[in-house]
Amino acid sequence: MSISVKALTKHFGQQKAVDGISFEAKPGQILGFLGPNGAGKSTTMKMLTGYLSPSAGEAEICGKNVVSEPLQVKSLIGYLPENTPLYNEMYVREFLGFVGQLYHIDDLDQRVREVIAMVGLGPEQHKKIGMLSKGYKQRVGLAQAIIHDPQVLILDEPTSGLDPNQLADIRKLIKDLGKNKTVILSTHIMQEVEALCDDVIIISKGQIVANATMADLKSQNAGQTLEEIFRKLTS
Ligand SMILES: Nc1ncnc2c1ncn2[C@@H]1O[C@H](COP(=O)(O)OP(=O)(O)OP(=O)(O)O)[C@@H](O)[C@H]1O
Repeated sequence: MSISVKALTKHFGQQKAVDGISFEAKPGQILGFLGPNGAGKSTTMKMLTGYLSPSAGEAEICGKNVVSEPLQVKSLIGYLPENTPLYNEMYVREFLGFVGQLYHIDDLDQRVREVIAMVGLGPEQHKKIGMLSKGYKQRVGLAQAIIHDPQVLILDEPTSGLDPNQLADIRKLIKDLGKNKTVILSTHIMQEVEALCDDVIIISKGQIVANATMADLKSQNAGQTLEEIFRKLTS
């Protein structure tokens, strides 16, 4: 298993934002992580990437514990946080070179050229990040997440706010990346889950209310759309 989560919990004061969740994810699969606003998706992702420490429970990435082996975990994970925080004053190539240095990548110039081509940043590669449109900023975010060729990709709402053309391009890229990596992605777009995901977890109030393959979820709720299933399980 490339992701293994057991009874993972996060409290913020009195609030249990994530309440004892357990799940696994395998390579070559895209796992859709769904839930209403405030359900605990981003908090879970932040614990998997080591940005937040769990209050209880544990998580392993490719057998490495996120708390006791944080550096190994960071080398195995690519993370695109919600709202794609980036250094707006840096140029695209400069930023990707900077990120690549943090990962000690050999032949960095070549790798920067590769990821620029992979995410379709070619025409914008000489601009400052702050000058880019939202869709191209998102591509920079994805490029920084994959530059070290991680085995696991954690993408927090990777397509929010994109126009239909950008959306299709980014989805295709995620689908391609998912062939060889383990991808967890959160989204509120049900159509995107149907288009991209092999497996689905639905989380509500910090707890898992569904964990199944896309096909099983559909057959267990025959005749219902994913949106109807989501609303039934989370309202
Ligand atoms: N640093 C924090 N301090 C206090 N409460 C927090 C903190 N981060 C998140 N929370 C709370 O934890 C709960 C879960 O938040 P989280 O961001 O994980 O939800 P989400 O499922 O990602 O939501 P969305 O779909 O809106 O992005 C929310 O009630 C949120 O207010």
